[in-house]
Amino acid sequence: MAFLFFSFIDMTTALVFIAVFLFVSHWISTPTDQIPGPFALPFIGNLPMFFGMRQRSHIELLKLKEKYGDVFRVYVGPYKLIIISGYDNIHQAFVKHGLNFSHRPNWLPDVKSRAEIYGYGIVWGDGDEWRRLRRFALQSMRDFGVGKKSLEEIILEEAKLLVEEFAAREGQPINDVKRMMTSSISNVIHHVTFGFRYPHDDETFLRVIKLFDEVFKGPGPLVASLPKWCQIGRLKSSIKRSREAIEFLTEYVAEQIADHEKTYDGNNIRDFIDLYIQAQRAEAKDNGKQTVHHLFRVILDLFSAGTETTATSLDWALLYMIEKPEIQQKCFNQIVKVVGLGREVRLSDRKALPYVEATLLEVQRISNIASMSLPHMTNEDVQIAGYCIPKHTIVMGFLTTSHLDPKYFPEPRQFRPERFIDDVTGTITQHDQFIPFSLGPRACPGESLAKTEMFLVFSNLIQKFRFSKVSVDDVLDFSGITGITTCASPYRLKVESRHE
Ligand code: HEM
Repeated sequence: MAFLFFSFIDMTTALVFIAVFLFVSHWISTPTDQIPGPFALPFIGNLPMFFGMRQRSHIELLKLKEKYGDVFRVYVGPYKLIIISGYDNIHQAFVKHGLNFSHRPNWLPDVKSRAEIYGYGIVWGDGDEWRRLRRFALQSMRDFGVGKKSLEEIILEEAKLLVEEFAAREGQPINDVKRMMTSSISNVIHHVTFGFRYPHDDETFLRVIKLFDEVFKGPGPLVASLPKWCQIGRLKSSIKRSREAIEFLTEYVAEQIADHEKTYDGNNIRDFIDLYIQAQRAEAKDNGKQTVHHLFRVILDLFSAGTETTATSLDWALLYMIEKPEIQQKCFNQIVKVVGLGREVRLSDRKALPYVEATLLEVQRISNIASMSLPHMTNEDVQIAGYCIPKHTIVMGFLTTSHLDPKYFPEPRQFRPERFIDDVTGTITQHDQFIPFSLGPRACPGESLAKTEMFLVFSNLIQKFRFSKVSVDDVLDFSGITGITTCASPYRLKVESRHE
């Protein structure tokens, strides 16, 4: 019968029939939860819209928020995603209903397939295991010092080498600030986790950095989990590149762990891996349980979440400094007044350098490197801003919307460090609505490390150099490029030493 039917109609009619059938079936099957959002096609959802956004989705999604309001939905292929905007709503979801929203959609095929081998780690973990790993990582980061050097010393050593690298390139246009920042920040994580650092021109190191960059510029797990038939063209090749990068990095981490297993000495804890081995052996002794595979994931989490984010923020910071030489000069003047030129800037100087700190806070507020939180998942139905968010829905907090809200940050597109300084006391003012590290139980555990790195690297560079555009005619682009983080578009600068 079906054969007979199709033999009587031409191709166009058949296609129109199929399209109408798919549309109606999708319309019927779409739950009427009233959450507004752009029209979505059956099966592929809003993918054509996302493909059209290219690397500007951090800007285009703001337009959707303007159109549909503080709670809207999009379909990433078959996956429904609810985006929550505005400080009050994000706070209500991630803090007030924090336990309900603190799950991750770790059933996504891309996450699940890798987790079967390496575990879910911190970023994708849930429940007790996630809590345990997160606590362990936080405690270890707090304790550094674990090995021979304090965290401050490790970062200062990197800042010093970065200063030398900039000094060696004085007078030449520099167009790889991001690469330089990534090398330094990656070395801090190397030092903390593996107990050693690399010279910036080491081949393995350069490859590792390039591959992390690949992972960050690549599609996130939601997109990488799309069904095979959606993964076409450039998306297919970028998913493939990202997977190959993760495979190489996993092997790289595995080698470091194997080396540590061989040389482990319980009386001489050198770094994060040693701490972990110690904890694991104690655990195995207590209950005979082995959790070796989690170590891969946790270290990958720290590298991937902890390198690109901080390096990207520092890259944005120098971009703003060459656009705003008067602000750079004010930072320099405060450093000269408080620290002088005779010694490096240290963590203990931070309180006395509020303008420098406010400048970094303003860089974070305006650049929004994490424009969204990572994907969360609800565990129960919950009301947010008058909408029912159903159980097991993927939700993301649109953090940028808090930072660009003129109610909290007047003239939000203006770069103005003073908004973080109290008029009367001259000290840093805390704004609840400043949420670059997100909120609630899933908020970034690396906040303190990231802030320490940004402060020490930035202030020591500003103390030593004047940064400026290579040519006064250089037009700088502040719109950003979307990846997992929002990166600054490539730019060039020159440095002049402040010291004779
Ligand atoms: C400027 C730098 C950084 C920014 C802006 C940043 C921002 C964020 C954001 C927005 C999240 C998602 C939170 C959510 O889903 O609600 C996150 C998660 C995370 N970050 Fe960061 N981060 C930075 C640096 C770091 C560093 C240095 C580390 C560690 C070395 C780190 C480790 C993590 C981890 C492990 C998670 C997952 C937490 C969990 O799922 O429980 N981050 N970060």
